[in-house]
Amino acid sequence: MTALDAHIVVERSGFRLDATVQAAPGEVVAVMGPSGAGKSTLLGVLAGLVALDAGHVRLGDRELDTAPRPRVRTTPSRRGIVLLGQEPRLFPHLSAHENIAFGLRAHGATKQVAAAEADQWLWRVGLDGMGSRRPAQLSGGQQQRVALARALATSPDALLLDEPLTSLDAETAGDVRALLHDQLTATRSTAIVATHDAVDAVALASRLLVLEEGRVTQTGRVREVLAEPATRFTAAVAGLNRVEGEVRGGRWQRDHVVLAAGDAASAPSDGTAVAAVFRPSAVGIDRTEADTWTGALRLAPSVVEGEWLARVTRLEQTPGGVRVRTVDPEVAVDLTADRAAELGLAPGLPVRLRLDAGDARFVPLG
Ligand SMILES: Nc1ncnc2c1ncn2[C@@H]1O[C@H](COP(=O)(O)OP(=O)(O)OP(=O)(O)O)[C@@H](O)[C@H]1O
Repeated sequence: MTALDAHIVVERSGFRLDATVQAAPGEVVAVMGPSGAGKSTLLGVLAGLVALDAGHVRLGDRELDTAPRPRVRTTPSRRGIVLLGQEPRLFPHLSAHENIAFGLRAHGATKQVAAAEADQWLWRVGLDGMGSRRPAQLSGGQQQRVALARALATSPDALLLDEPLTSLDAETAGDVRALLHDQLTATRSTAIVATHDAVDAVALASRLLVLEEGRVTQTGRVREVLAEPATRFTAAVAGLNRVEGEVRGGRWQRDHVVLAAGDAASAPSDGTAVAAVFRPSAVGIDRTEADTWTGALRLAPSVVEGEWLARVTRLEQTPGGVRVRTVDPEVAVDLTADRAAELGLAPGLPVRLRLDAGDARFVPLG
């Protein structure tokens, strides 16, 4: 497998993508970002479907694209890169077996070799005995397995996956994710996976690149990025709260919220911008007297360490109970359903939140 190295600049009216993406041989890199961040554009450039305005795409020792000068552009079929999207895009008139064999034949395999390898791949993706079915006779998950087999069978130098599990139900997505993991590992594929789901990043990738508004806002090992999110988007992906504040008097502070932060107190000097990062389940919540609520936000009568007033904006069901969302600072609080019922929480109600500084990590803002 080959290393990928790209600096991608694409200019559109109202949007500019300027991102560097690299993957070592056999490495799987996840790309996450909000809708419209440029993930599909980035994969499109790598696949040769979207033209570079500036930068380069290198795969191993081959320069696939450069721009603006010299302008080099390698057509999709000659890049050694395969793109697998949300939809399997199989040939509807060919059987599963023929779909896989077609790709092999296109890469120069003889009819016999292609047929034998397609059999092998059907077995590898758990579709033994289903080779004669056409796509319409297969479930969405089975079609995606065929598409994966077709993509990997030709041993591409790099594989691009654009939200490959999005159109599948949760259970099927879990099965296909496990298969993807096994096959990416077995084939030592260099792969870039664009996904909305942190589970994909954790399960499939060793590195995570976060793309926001066309720019890379964070990159690093998946667990490290999720543990120390640099932006609100990444914190939300990691299921964490992230509240930006600053160090004052050796303590982390944001308006009326004060935390005696071990790290913040020892390291940065006053005025340093630091984000407090904490789990929704670490936050305590209580109803508060309405008369301490002025309609303004968080008008705490006095500064109480680790406590603040907030207002409920939304309640969401979670597998473990209820997630309460508050405003300014925006915080998510997880609690059990019976505790939520006992508190009688509803949107608009003022609440008192509590956080032990020991439950927060303090991440200096870059
Ligand atoms: N063919 C196109 N022509 C012009 N603008 C486009 C085109 N395709 C996408 N865009 C714009 O480029 C930006 C990036 O889009 P892109 O599809 O790459 O984002 P994304 O991160 O993949 O989003 P999503 O997660 O919703 O798929 C958006 O502002 C989008 O509106």
